[in-house]
Amino acid sequence: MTTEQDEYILKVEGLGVNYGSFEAVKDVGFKVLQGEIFGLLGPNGAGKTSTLSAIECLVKFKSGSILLNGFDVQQQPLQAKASMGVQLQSTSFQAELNVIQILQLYSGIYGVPMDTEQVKALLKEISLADAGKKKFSQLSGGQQQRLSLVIATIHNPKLVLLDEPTTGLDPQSRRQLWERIEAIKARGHAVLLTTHSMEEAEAVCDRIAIVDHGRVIAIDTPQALVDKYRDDPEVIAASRRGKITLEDVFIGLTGKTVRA
Ligand SMILES: Nc1ncnc2c1ncn2[C@@H]1O[C@H](COP(=O)(O)OP(=O)(O)OP(=O)(O)O)[C@@H](O)[C@H]1O
Repeated sequence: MTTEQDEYILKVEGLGVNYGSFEAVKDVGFKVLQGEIFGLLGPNGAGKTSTLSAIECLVKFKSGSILLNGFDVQQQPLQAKASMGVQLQSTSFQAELNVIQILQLYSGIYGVPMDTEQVKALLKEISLADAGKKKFSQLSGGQQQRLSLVIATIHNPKLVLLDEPTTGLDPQSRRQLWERIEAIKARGHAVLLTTHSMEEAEAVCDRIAIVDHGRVIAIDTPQALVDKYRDDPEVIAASRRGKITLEDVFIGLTGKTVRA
């Protein structure tokens, strides 16, 4: 018998995050199901990164609850953290280490130590076989993203969190990263990512939540959102070539005003 708990890996309910008196996240709630790629979309400043930071136990939240793999992230942060893989930013990597050393360091930290042969095999798998002796800063953007993605999944986490994983990548690197994200899903992990790319949301996300001003304003599959809002006057007004797209729905729901 499956229970509701078996079906979702992450449940965020009524989340509120403040920075001083400023309410960055007011009421965010969604579930990420086992083996699902879930996207958080929203204009600049909507509260996506703050939501991810709360899940990652990086910021304390003011209200609501977050359950990850059955663990309350505030009450059981160690167990919750062990269940998640986070894509580190480039500044997180030790400047003096080369790629092989970085992989050995993180595999040790995550309790899955690898010898040099295993590291080399892994590098080959992510098309970095010739880059083992390079420093992180000497890798291209696409290579950096591939390496940080593989580090995020090194300990076989239930949920992988990716904050704008493909920003700044060329179309080839972006496609390759999409395939890698899909491969993570195929191995049974769930993925929660943020993106500003509607194309990315449609190409890889099973479901998305649109966040604005710290609240979830719509949640469903990309196609279901287009179908649901295609007759909305604001969405029709946002459409450019007669055909309603996910971006039209996004603009229709969040408005045309550019955020600071
Ligand atoms: N450490 C902080 N201190 C104060 N305010 C912050 C802090 N981090 C974020 N904010 C503010 O909280 C709001 C939400 O920011 P957040 O980074 O979560 O948004 P976002 O949806 O990820 O935006 P973007 O798409 O631009 O990355 C913004 O108004 C931002 O300026």
